[in-house]
Amino acid sequence: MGLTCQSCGKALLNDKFNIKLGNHEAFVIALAGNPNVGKSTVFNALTGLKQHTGNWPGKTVTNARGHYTHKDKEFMLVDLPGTYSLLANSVEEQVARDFICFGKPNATVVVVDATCLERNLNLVLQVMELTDHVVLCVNLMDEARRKGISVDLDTLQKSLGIPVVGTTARSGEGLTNLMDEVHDISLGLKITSPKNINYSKDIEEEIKGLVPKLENIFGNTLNPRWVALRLLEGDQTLLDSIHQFLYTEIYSNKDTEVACFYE
Ligand SMILES: Nc1nc2c(ncn2[C@@H]2O[C@H](COP(=O)(O)OP(=O)(O)OP(=O)(O)O)[C@@H](O)[C@H]2O)c(=O)[nH]1
Ligand SMILES: [Mg+2]
Repeated sequence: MGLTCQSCGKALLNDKFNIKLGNHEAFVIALAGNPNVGKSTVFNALTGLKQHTGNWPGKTVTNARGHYTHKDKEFMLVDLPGTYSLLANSVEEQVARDFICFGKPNATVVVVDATCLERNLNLVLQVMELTDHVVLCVNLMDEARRKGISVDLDTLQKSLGIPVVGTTARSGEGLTNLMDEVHDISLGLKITSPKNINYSKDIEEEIKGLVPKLENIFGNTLNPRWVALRLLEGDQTLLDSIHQFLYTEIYSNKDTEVACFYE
């Protein structure tokens, strides 16, 4: 038995993230990335002046939302705080993690800096572990060209197993391609297959043991492999967020199983 839609999807966006979908048909798109890679520039270029800002509920971190229309479909873009990881070491990381994990956006765009890909890809791999619905936006392509750096977008796409788009958000270059990819992922017209990171044999064994138990508790609501990894790390913040976002349903349906993870 999984969770009901009372506690997930659009009702949860409204209740827990204070995000109201004006048009109930709008697709929700999260914009993630390291600090200073051009997320807000992408956000502003796509949404123009049609944006709302506030704080994430209970947090001092800014929450910006805006709409755009592409191919007759409406998209709500949510600009997440800049983070280097999703390991919830800071309020910003926790907000970004919780939104991707529990807000269930239709797609997550990870914006990276084309001039320092290596540092940025850490976050990309973490988002890919959490969700299949990812598009990689390699921004600052003009800066990369200026520095003589060439980025092989095709190879990157094949290696990661997700759509990759090169952009110069400041001038608008590549943004139509980005909207095309987001459209296709959100409507299920393109299925991605993000490459899994394989961990050492003992960790993989532990994951194998935990996944069926987690599937039994969470159904399709949370990615069981990702939750298993967090449990193995002893990430208390995820348990707190599960408690905060999914508490009622899980406790009414599955109290014994979840309780054991809290002990
Ligand atoms: N040359 C160039 N500069 C860009 C591009 N995109 C953004 N910038 C500049 O990069 C700087 C940072 O852009 P932001 O959009 O604020 O970056 P951000 O990721 O939202 O930053 P945080 O919210 O602080 O994490 C700004 O000065 C932008 O004008 C681009 O494609 N090319
Ligand atoms: Mg910003």
